[in-house]
Amino acid sequence: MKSLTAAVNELRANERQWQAFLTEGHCVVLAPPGSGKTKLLATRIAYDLATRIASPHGAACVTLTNAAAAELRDRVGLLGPGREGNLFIGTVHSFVLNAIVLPFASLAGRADLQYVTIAGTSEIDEAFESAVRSEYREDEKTYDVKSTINVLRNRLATDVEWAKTNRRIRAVADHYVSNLHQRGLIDFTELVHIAVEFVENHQLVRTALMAGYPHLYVDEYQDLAPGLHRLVGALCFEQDDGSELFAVGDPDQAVFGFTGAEPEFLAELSERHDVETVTLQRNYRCGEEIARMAHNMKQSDSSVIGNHEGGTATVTCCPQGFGEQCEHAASRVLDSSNEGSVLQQIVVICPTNALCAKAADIFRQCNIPVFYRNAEHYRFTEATSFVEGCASWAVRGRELSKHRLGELLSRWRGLCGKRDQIRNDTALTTVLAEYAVRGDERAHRFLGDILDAGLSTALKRPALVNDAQEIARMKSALTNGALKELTVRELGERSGSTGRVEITTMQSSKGLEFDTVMILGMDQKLVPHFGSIGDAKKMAEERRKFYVSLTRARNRVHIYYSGHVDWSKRRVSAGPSVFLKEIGLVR
Ligand SMILES: Nc1ncnc2c1ncn2[C@@H]1O[C@H](COP(=O)(O)OP(=O)(O)OP(=O)(O)O)[C@@H](O)[C@H]1O
Repeated sequence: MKSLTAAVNELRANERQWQAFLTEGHCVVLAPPGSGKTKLLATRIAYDLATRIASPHGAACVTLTNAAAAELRDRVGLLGPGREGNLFIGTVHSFVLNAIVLPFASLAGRADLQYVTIAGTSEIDEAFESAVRSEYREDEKTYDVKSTINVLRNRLATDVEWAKTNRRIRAVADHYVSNLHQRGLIDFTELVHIAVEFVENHQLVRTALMAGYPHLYVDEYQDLAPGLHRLVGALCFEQDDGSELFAVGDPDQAVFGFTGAEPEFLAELSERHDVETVTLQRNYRCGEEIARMAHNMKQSDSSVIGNHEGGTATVTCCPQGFGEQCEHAASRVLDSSNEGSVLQQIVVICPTNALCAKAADIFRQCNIPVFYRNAEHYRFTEATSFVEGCASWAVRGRELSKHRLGELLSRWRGLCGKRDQIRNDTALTTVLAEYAVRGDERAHRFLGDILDAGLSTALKRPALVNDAQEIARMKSALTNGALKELTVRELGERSGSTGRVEITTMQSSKGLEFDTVMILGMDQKLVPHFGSIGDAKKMAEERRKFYVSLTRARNRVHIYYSGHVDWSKRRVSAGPSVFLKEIGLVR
């Protein structure tokens, strides 16, 4: 409890954070970058669990990504006594599946859903492709059909909204869903629809759910799918049962519009008379100069106070193209490393995954260790990050890996469930002990041994369907794909970014914090993308992505552009990004 007391005292020193911490009833915290919303959220959850939520009641916290859930779990774990049993922290998909659909399927008259099979990426692609072909000829352009359908389905569009789009698009959407059903499958978007239906139409489901989790916390509200907004409405505002919502977010950092998310939902929530809204102001992260520059990109009018002086931003033109930008950035990294800077305090942010991969190659050629998590190989989920963490602990030990055996075993039990706990624990620790001297072996063997130790059985649980898909992708990348040469030691190194420069996209830079931020590819028609220019809504989203990237920096920002973009052998010269003019870095 000592660390919780210290964390609470830190909030006390900031008037707005303290005000938010003390709220009773529904609360929305509008929090600009670096203003401590994650810290506030973690402290509030740990404090509520320790003092306000009596067992068997619990708390549920919905996050944007698996990585954010893992980070929050760690932070709450460090602050509070173990209350894993009645604390849920996970993504919207995990929440609807594990907290709503699976437990309440029978109560809502859909017992069939207790044994639901979730479609994998390849099954989704096949079902979609066949649906498109049922409506469109091969020679017709269909590039926006999928994105339109995704946004409308995620928004739980009404018939009137569907009617505003092309009739054939609706027909493809219907075909797609029935293609999946014919194979006994369902996708996550439909699960969200079902969860909303359960909660909105079944009083008993609402009551039982809120009895289990009377305290609902939501992180990054502005980016969460619209289905969650409907769930929050039904759970927290349609019944007077003492439930409490504590939501944090920032409309200026909304960058997931392609999923149908809209920053307006957060504004709508904060304007309710039964919600107390607190706006944080102090940016603890960015030097004042960077905070001032970023302020020009903000769309909301709330003011931000920098917490420390200084902060520098430079812009460099590399007329030879993106490769030259990478080489320049790499030589800057080598210089600052020679002067004593720590590599993990530097991030390189690129507009696309393809450019990240290119930057990673060039940095490696310059002998700079990089940490780039290419989602094309496998995504970050609880299970994939657990396997990486185990590899790290086995080969590098507690000190270097920053993982504790107790933490890994607790995550292992979370994955495997309570059955056969002693057998599973023994099997895992045996594998970990064996690999202490086998760090140079190929990583696919290690994954195979962890699967045999019990992970394979655990992944058959419907609740872990997402993890099962990503572990399958991990296995294929390690066995005969792009990562087949990876050793156990290298697999472990992926579990943390120590000693390496991180390379990431603008979207994935969310929530991160570094001394130095290098933003590459700031060329007009790339950022903003040519498809967004002229569309106010898309432009606003692109501006926010740049705003998020800029505000990851504590002390230094280095921005690069070439003045042109190369599109499949065609060079388009459109000068530097218009956003560089908006922040006053180029004229
Ligand atoms: N009251 C406080 N006193 C001292 N430091 C604080 C306080 N609140 C936050 N910080 C520090 O400010 C930094 C940013 O905090 P945090 O990561 O919680 O911000 P955030 O609002 O989640 O940022 P973003 O939205 O940009 O990801 C962290 O280093 C954190 O420790």
